[in-house]
Amino acid sequence: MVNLGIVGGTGYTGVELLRLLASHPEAKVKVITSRSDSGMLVADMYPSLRDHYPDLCFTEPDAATLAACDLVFFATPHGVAHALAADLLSAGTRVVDLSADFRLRDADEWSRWYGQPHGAPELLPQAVYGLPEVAREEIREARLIAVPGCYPTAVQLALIPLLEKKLITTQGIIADCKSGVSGAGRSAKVGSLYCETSESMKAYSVGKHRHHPEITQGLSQAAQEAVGITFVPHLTPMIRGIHATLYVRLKPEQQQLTNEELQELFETRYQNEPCVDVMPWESCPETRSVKGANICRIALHRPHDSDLLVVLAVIDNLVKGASGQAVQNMNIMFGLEESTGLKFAGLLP
Ligand SMILES: NC(=O)C1=CN([C@@H]2O[C@H](COP(=O)(O)OP(=O)(O)OC[C@H]3O[C@@H](n4cnc5c(N)ncnc54)[C@H](OP(=O)(O)O)[C@@H]3O)[C@@H](O)[C@H]2O)C=CC1
Ligand SMILES: CC(=O)N[C@@H](CCC(=O)OP(=O)(O)O)C(=O)O
Repeated sequence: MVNLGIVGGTGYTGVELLRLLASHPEAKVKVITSRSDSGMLVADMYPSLRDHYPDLCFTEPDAATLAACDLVFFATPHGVAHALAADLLSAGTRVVDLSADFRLRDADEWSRWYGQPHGAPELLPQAVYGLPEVAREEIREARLIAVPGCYPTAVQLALIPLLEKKLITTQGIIADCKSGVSGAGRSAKVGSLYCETSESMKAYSVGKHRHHPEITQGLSQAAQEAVGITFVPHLTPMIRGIHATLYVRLKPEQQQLTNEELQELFETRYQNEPCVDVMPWESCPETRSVKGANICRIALHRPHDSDLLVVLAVIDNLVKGASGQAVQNMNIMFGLEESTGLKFAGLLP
């Protein structure tokens, strides 16, 4: 049994961890923290989890209590894991951080995008970027995991097969992405109010979103050269889900590739991946089909049989984009079957 701590248990990704771990046969949540709701029973805040966590109570975050766990998830805003991870790691506790604290390899770049000094640059050499489809072997040995962001997960899974084989032009890629409102977290913000979001859609942080360097870092690693991408996120009137539409150009010398060959490339790349579903050619995956499930569905299109490829990818931002991917990492770290406790069927057909 793996004994777990969750820092930030009252947020959207924190409760999603609780939901997924409730049916995990090898995991037990021992500690769950909240500063504002310390003392409250989980069962009182989340009635649907009453049967699974009858006695578990939110407590103040405390390094000594958390260090008694085998692994601690950080489901907190950026900066929190910076402050606590070193103490936990030196006590032998593994850390899986859902925030962006350890995602960028360069501390100075992190500081530029996040507007504050990096709080634990000395830990960066041991941090593993936890995208299992790319780094499974490193994850097995890791003590500190940076769980990829929601948009970066969808964009990278959609483009990696093409970049690894050097089939597309690495400059001028367009990532047109939409997110549900839960991506903004559970804390009160005018921009997340029902009246502001329920019948409206808007782009935001055009060309300057903090996921830009993370996406570029991952794609450039896959391509083994610098990738140039324009990433435009949008807020859409749904609770969960990321829909990514990627526009890429085949290199001139690759334009003879047939649609069947492109489809086969994706199917082969992901044939042993339990959390990626390559759909039939010209499918249009819906976010509802991944709701609650730790899966990324991908489909390919080639309008007018030209050099333009359109890759579509959908995930649930709270599952494959955060908590599900975190549990997937935990399973790999503890030598468990990778999909243990993860519901692939999802909540909707
Ligand atoms: N929502 C999403 O779709 C995704 C989120 N993420 C990332 O996961 C992390 C959590 O996101 P989300 O669940 O949406 O956030 P929420 O705002 O919903 O929840 C944040 C949680 O952290 C706790 N918290 C806040 N400040 C501190 C602090 N200084 N010390 C300890 N605990 C603190 C809060 O409880 P309290 O204040 O009571 O302590 C709360 O439980 C973020 O870094 C986010 O960027 C990643 C991918 C997707
Ligand atoms: C809709 C919305 O606001 N989404 C969030 C991204 C999700 C998130 O929490 O970011 P991390 O993956 O970096 O942790 C945003 O754009 O800031």
